[in-house]
Amino acid sequence: MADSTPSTSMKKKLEGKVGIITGGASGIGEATALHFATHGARAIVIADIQDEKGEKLAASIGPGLCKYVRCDVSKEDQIKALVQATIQLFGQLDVMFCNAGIMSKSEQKILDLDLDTYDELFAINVRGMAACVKHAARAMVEGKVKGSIICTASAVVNIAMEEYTDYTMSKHAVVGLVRCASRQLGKHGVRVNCVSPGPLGTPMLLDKLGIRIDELERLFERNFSLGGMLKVNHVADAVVFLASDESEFITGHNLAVDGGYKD
Ligand SMILES: NC(=O)c1ccc[n+]([C@@H]2O[C@H](COP(=O)([O-])OP(=O)(O)OC[C@H]3O[C@@H](n4cnc5c(N)ncnc54)[C@H](O)[C@@H]3O)[C@@H](O)[C@H]2O)c1
Repeated sequence: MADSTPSTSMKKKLEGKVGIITGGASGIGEATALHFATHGARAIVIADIQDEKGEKLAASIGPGLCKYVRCDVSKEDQIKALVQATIQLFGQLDVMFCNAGIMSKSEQKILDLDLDTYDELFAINVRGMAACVKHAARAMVEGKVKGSIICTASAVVNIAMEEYTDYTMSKHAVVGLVRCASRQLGKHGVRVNCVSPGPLGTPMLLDKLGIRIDELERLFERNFSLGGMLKVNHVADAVVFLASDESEFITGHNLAVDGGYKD
């Protein structure tokens, strides 16, 4: 008979775990940092380029629990240093949430695709993501940690967009990265998954569209099968699940967090 003893429900989901969150100063990353603290993480490292916001968030979570480290994910040496600093400070790395990303700077339709802008976006959304997975995975393999790596893709991996070609391509690349890395790292007990959120009211999208959050909610309310609006906490809940031992046999998965988003 199957063992139905609840294994993790009696303790906090991330008890004892050390996690890094890139793009952790704002939006999805900020909500996830707060969730990691609620769920008992031993240490949380917020990595971002927004120093003031990152420092303030780390202080609000608690200096003994959370630390802000400046890290531009388009620079591999900074990612390597971030992972090394985390291990020096906290002994190991259990969870890497590779979340930092940017939107297309202009419409980026194929007939007018600006390839310099494309390169800038790919340096963060694709190259940066790959470097984060690489250095987190190295630390986990070397430290013999059965870690969890989670990347942020997007609902755009399941739909074609009228614009933002480079952004859409970059998020497809994230899914490819997750699938390859999960296959290669499975033998080390390291899991790699991604979350694909639908549109939500973070600075990234609000600034891009130049609208307020209530306007964004009205714009998208018919797109969610469940009605209502996607919130950062919905995404953070999914990340906590993938970071925790509750998902111990899940890898290579792209978890849509989009309320059944439809065009
Ligand atoms: N907002 C949405 O509708 C939406 C939907 C699907 C996926 N996403 C993805 O979610 C992730 C988080 O975005 P968000 O919506 O929370 O936006 P956000 O702008 O609130 O947060 C993004 C964070 O990434 C940081 N960042 C940007 N460039 C960086 C770099 N080079 N190095 C380190 N940090 C950097 C920013 O400073 C910011 O704090 C992104 O990967 C984004 O593509 C967002």
